[in-house]
Amino acid sequence: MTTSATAATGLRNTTDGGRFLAVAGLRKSYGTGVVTPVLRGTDLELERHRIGVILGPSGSGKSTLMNIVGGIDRADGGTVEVDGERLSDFTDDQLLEYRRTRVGFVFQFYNLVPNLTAGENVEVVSNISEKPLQTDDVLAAVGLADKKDRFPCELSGGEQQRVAIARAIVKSPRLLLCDEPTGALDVETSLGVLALLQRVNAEFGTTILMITHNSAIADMTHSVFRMRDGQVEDVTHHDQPVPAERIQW
Ligand SMILES: Nc1ncnc2c1ncn2[C@@H]1O[C@H](COP(=O)(O)OP(=O)(O)OP(=O)(O)O)[C@@H](O)[C@H]1O
Repeated sequence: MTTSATAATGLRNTTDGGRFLAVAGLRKSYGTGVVTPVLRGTDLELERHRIGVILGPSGSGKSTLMNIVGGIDRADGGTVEVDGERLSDFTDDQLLEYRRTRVGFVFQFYNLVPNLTAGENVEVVSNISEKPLQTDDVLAAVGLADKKDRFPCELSGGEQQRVAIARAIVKSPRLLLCDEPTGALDVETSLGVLALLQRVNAEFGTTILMITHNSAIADMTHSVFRMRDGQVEDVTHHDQPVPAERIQW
C-alpha cells in the first residue's frame, strides 16, 4: 500500500521506526556578490531503519542537502537532527567525529584507494572506527569474500561498488548516505547493488538515504522525497517496498 503525505514534513505513524532524521527549514546559498539560494526552507523526515530516496532534477539541491545531512557542509539556517542530535549545534570537531563514526558514504564513482586491495580498502576505515564490524564478515555480506585480495582495477564496476558499500558499513554507521550509487552501472548490476542496500537495511538496521535521478528506484524504498528548486515538494510512503530485483527499470 502506498500513502501520500500532503505536507513535505508528513510523518507516518508506525510502531517500527520513530523519527531518525529531521530536516526543518533548511537554507543554503552559494556565492558572495550574487547570492544563489539552493535550499529554500527544505523539510524532510525519515524514520529509523528505513530507506528514503530523494528524487529531483539536476540543480534542485539534492547533493547540497545530503552534504549537510552528512556533516560535510553547513547550512545557513534551519536545523538538521540525526538520531536526536542537532548537527547545526555541533562544533567543527563534533561534526568531524559525527562524519567519522556515525555516517557511511557511498558515491557514484566508488572512490576506492587504487593501490589497496578490496580488504585493505575496508580495513583502513575499520582501523579508525570505534566499534567496527569484522572486515571478513562485511566482505562476505556484500558477496566478495573470495575477492578480498583483488585490487580495484581487478574488479568490475558492480564489485567495486560492493567494496565501497562494505567500506561504508564496516564502521556500523547509523546512517548510510548514497549519492547516485548505481549511476555508473548497467541495469543488472544496479539491481544487484540496490538489493544489497536493501539487505544492509534489513540485516544491519541501517537507515539509508539515497539520491538519484532514476525514479524507478523509488519503488524499493519506504519514503520518496521529490525536490524542486530547493524544497521537498512531495513525499510518498511505501508500506511494502518492492524487492530491488523486481523493480521495473
Ligand atoms: N560549492 C558550490 N558553489 C556554488 N554553487 C554551488 C556549489 N555547490 C552547488 N552549487 C549550485 O547549487 C545548485 C544545486 O546543486 P546540487 O549539487 O545540490 O544539485 P543536485 O540536485 O544534486 O544536482 P545533480 O542532480 O546535477 O547532482 C546548482 O545550481 C549548483 O550549481
